[in-house]
Amino acid sequence: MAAYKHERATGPATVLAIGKAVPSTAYPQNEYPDFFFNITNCNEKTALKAKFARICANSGIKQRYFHCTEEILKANPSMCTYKDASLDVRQDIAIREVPRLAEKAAVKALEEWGRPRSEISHVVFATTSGVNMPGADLTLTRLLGLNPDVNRTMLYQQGCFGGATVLRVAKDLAENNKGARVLTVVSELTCVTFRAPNEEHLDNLVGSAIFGDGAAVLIVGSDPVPEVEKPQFEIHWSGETILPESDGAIEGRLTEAGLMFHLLKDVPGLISRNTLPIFNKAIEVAGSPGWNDIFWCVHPGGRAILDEVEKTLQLKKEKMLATREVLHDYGNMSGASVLFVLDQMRKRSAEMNASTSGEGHEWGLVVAFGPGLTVEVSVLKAIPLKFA
Ligand SMILES: CC(=O)CC(=O)SCCNC(=O)CCNC(=O)[C@H](O)C(C)(C)COP(=O)(O)OP(=O)(O)OC[C@H]1O[C@@H](n2cnc3c(N)ncnc32)[C@H](O)[C@@H]1OP(=O)(O)O
Repeated sequence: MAAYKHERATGPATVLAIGKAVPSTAYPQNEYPDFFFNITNCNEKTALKAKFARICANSGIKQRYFHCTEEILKANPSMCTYKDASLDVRQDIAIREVPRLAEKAAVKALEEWGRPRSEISHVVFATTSGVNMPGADLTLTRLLGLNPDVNRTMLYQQGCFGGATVLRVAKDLAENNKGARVLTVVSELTCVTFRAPNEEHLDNLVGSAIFGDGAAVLIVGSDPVPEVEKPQFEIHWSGETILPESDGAIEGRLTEAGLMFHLLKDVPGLISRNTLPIFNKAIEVAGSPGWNDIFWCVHPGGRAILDEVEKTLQLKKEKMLATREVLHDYGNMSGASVLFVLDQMRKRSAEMNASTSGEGHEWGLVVAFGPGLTVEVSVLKAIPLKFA
């Protein structure tokens, strides 16, 4: 009998490049209440509109990007009601546009990586926006002209923790397959959740005030080729947990009217009260430095969540700046958000002439949360920056 033979990588998985993309139209948050209540024909709901405007003003968001412009929404009036059957039109948009937005981000990541596309060995793709067979992973493979033998993994409906899930899966693939280069993708569009405001569904109103569109692509691989590949972060540990007493706290149900979101008001409290055990477990990998002695890339789920986590861990204000900057500039792009934060982290670090890609720290945490409530955490080691 032939002996089992499988070559694994030597070193930890590393992030070799990051690309990101958003649709071309930006919607200023201060103008959004007028746009939203006009396009949904709800201007007579003055109290609800005033509440929505208050939520928008307190969201910490300056603008969001949407594929569904006024023109697209007017052409698809069923999307502008609260609950009319509209799954088909939403699916038509998502199936076409989710891979296209991912392609825009992937082209940037591939350019930064600088190696031939034929050397991409795996694709891991997560989206909460639409479902299809074959999936968005296959469409993206075709759009990019990747090798048809590329090994694909498609993850639908992870919700906002998808950005950390793809990191965990890419790490396992890169470390367990010598020479693997994993195109690691999240692409999200609000065309599946956009709907008219309703007094009986205030958590949907909150979602309408914070969610936006975006795609992020990372190239992940172990044992970077010296002088050719430039690692940005090493991934040393990844894991996830289901938070206690959190059943139903974040839910999404795919219905004839699209994806219906439900958020309990206590989501910020549930997260801040219950995440310490997984943070402690993760950071042991790094020798348990203090919470203010590491860098933080947190899913910008909502301003109140960031405030609560900051308060509970007694984080200094600057620890959450990369996260808050992404919230400010793009809103909550579900699974793509935390990968935008990773990009922001390395850019901030370079701009501030920090000694590492983690604002001068050696270790950091990537934290994402979503339906479950599930919390996903990765422990990253930052890379020394040359100019420091
Ligand atoms: C999709 C995924 O898988 C993962 C995700 O990211 S899911 C999204 C997770 N994000 C959240 O849950 C949002 C957390 N909340 C926040 O960040 C803040 O509440 C906010 C920025 C939206 C608004 O900020 P604020 O105005 O200072 O907060 P707050 O006073 O709490 O809320 C404003 C109003 O909305 C209501 N509200 C807030 N959250 C609500 C909820 N989940 N359900 C119903 N009502 C809610 C409040 O009761 C309040 O109403 P009143 O004005 O009548 O008192």
